[in-house]
Amino acid sequence: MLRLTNIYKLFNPGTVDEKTALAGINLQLNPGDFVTVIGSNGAGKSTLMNIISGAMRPDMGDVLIDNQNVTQMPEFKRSIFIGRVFQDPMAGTAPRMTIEENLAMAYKRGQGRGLRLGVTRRRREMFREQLARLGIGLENRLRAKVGLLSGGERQALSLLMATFTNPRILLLDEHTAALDPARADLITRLTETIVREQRLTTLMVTHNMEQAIRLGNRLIMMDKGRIILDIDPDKKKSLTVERLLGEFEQISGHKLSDDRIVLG
Ligand SMILES: Nc1ncnc2c1ncn2[C@@H]1O[C@H](COP(=O)(O)OP(=O)(O)OP(=O)(O)O)[C@@H](O)[C@H]1O
Repeated sequence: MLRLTNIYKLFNPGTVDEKTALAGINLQLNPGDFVTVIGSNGAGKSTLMNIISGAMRPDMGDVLIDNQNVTQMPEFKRSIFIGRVFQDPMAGTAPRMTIEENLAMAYKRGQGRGLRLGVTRRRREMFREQLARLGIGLENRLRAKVGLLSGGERQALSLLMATFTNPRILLLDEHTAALDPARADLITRLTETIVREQRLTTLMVTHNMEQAIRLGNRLIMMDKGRIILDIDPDKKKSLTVERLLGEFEQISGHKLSDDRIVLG
């Protein structure tokens, strides 16, 4: 499904600010894998997501999706089969456009070229059905401007837009971190449901240790540009936050230094 081989990324090479963000990442996701990612500040988590989405190119190594080498493919082309939700609720949607226009845009992306942006009656009904799945009443507000929605509502819409064309890979980049606990909870539940129902292959960066353990079937830990531990489904089931932090310390030789850490 997704395969990363020997990925390296260096920022500002040859200057005093030189920084190795990724130092030889190898990772394989199998169809339906839901992998949570934790790590210290600056471990390379966002850079990894950027390289998978095509927002950045690696200096070395390859990104393969369904055995196709997409390393040099630009982001807009990859967006046909990669869905992504960012931390910032403002990032995934166009505020001046209505809910249905935003959905039409996301729908068009999934269908490739040639489709008009217009919203036909049939498509409107489909959008209404999809919005109803979120369970927060957005199906009755199709013509509301997205800029008027709350952060939680926008993030729910972003999640729907990223997933309703069934992407091959779903990237969740701390997508609940900017929300208050109740809204973060809602988005987490929606994520679980959508990923399960559509069997989406998912990679989720989180600072919430309890969430990292509870969600998904695999957990990877990153430190200094490397994956230092990949916890399989069997081991993950019996994991606790204490054990997780203990393992991190033992392997990396230092405590998990994450200024946004939430223990659960
Ligand atoms: N555009 C950039 N230019 C220069 N350095 C960068 C850039 N992006 C990231 N870095 C550096 O690369 C390293 C990895 O950064 P990255 O944002 O991927 O880490 P992260 O694990 O997502 O961190 P955090 O948990 O703090 O968000 C860090 O040292 C960071 O300062």
